[in-house]
Amino acid sequence: MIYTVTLNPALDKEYHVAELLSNTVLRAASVKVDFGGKGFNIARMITALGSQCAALGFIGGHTGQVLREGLESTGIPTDFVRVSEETRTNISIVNDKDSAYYKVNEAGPQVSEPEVEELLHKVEGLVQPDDWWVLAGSLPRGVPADIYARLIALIRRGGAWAVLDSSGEAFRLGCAAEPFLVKPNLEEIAQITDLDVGDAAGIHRAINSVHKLGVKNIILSAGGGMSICSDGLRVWSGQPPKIEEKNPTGAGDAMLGAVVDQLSRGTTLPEAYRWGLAAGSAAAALPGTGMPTRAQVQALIEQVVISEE
Ligand SMILES: Nc1ncnc2c1ncn2[C@@H]1O[C@H](COP(=O)(O)OP(=O)(O)OP(=O)(O)O)[C@@H](O)[C@H]1O
Ligand SMILES: O=P(O)(O)OC[C@@]1(O)O[C@H](CO)[C@@H](O)[C@@H]1O
Repeated sequence: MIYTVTLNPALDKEYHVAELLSNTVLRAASVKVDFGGKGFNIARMITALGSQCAALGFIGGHTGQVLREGLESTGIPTDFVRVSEETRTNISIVNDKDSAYYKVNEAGPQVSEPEVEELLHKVEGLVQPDDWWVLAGSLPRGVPADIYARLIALIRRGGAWAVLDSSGEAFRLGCAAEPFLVKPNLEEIAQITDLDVGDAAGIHRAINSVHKLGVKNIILSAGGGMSICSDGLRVWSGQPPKIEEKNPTGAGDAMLGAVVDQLSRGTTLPEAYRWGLAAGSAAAALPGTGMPTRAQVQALIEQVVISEE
């Protein structure tokens, strides 16, 4: 079984406007709504690939209810901690004139200490040996920065596999709790290592530094650019397929979802990485925070170029 934990979910709204002008009322030509937040996207990707995946996390208010119903209607079982404040809504605006996109993320609700304890208790009660747990996204207000580290400790103690994708201090502390796999992008790895990742040498230094924090496997994504996968002994670089980008929001989640789906089926890391690159690119070619179908991912697999360094 695969579980995802999304502490700060979001109803993602994408507006298309003919031209992004200031000091005027913009009329949206179209609106797309997705059940987002990194872990929810990962759950949607894993489910689309045919594996069983349950979604956990904090949800609140009407927006939380919309997310719950949306996920459940796509066949994803949920087991949430309900919080008293409203779940956030995040906005993408796509300027049709030049296809540039602008993304605004809310901070999210204030979460109380008992709500945090309820989540930890829930996870502790569910962990079974050899299950996969994917923890992803930012923290809402009130959640301590060591939450991922504490969750990873619980998951590892229960004999399950912990996978992490976050940012800032929560990500750095989580890495030190020795997860099996992390998937930073360039900005996130620079943040957690305090290193300049402007060239290949800097990127390799940053990857080594994340291994030294305690992480076993690292997949570094870089949008349409060359990505790196390292298990600490072997390093692969991967060129994603060329696609016509629509909205790359969630591409990293599609990538991580596909990697975890493959690993949970017993696939090797480089083969899982290949699926991840194809899934990320398939997602970047979709509008909004769209997750591709299995067929859309498979259509790109052959175009992924992976080489061992
Ligand atoms: N423009 C693009 N062209 C081809 N592939 C892309 C493009 N953008 C993203 N991808 C694919 O998606 C993967 C993840 O992308 P990216 O590095 O943007 O993730 P991310 O920053 O974690 O995204 P998010 O946080 O929105 O989920 C890349 O490794 C690549 O396979
Ligand atoms: O604010 P966070 O938690 O870092 O990111 C949230 C978010 O931008 O990430 C997903 C794409 O990866 C979106 O569904 C969502 O809006």
